[in-house]
Amino acid sequence: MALIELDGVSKKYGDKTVLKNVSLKISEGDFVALCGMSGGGKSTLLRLISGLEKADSGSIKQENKEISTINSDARMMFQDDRLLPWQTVIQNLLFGDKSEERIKLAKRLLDRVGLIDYQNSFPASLSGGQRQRVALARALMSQPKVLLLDEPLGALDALTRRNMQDLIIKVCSETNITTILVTHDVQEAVRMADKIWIIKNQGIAKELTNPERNNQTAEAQLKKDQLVETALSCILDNN
Ligand SMILES: Nc1ncnc2c1ncn2[C@@H]1O[C@H](COP(=O)(O)OP(=O)(O)OP(=O)(O)O)[C@@H](O)[C@H]1O
Repeated sequence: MALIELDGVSKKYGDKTVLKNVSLKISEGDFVALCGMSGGGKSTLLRLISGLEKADSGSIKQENKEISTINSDARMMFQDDRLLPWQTVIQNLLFGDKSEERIKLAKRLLDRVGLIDYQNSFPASLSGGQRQRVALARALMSQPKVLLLDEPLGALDALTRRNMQDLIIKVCSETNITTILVTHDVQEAVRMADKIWIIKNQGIAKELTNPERNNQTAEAQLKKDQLVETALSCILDNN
């Protein structure tokens, strides 16, 4: 059974149709990347799954239940970390609930993202990459089934971005969390995701699979390079 299922979903803003009759299925544990031209509707699709936006028609289900309000089993991470500057790192994770169990979970997650030594620091004293690590840990605090990543690495320098990609890959595979990543960067998509879907012409124009994602051999790398080319030519093709 699919964890997330969209059936005939359409979404307009004013007169502009952003998504038209989109149907898709995402299985538990999948890591899907959504790529495509700017304005193609990638973030809209994420917001529909998060319940932040409503579709005009069609159905959006998680575990066979219609997502009719905020999807409490999904968490989003954005390009900006959205941390509360007046709260420490651990307070940003706890969000007021200081029960022993929550503190334990928060510390475990901070350890997982390599920031346990910064638990009492304020966001302003952290680097951009460190703040995104906190944002990742915070997103995992509710132990969601689905992680929705809306260009979370877009503002990071190349090296920090690569480290964050590795961290997200590791955390997602350890927790088997179902992940949907919106990215402009096709290489990032191929590095991180098992499936790369190209959003174009108000829908999913192509579904590519990335069976070699975890394979580091030269032969696998060649296949991944070819996948990048296929994805790019699909995005850039005017048809
Ligand atoms: N709340 C809104 N009100 C009006 N128009 C919107 C709204 N949100 C998105 N749009 C429009 O819908 C289209 C799709 O936007 P969306 O952000 O989903 O695209 P995207 O593929 O994620 O783009 P980008 O890669 O630039 O982030 C754009 O033309 C955008 O201007």
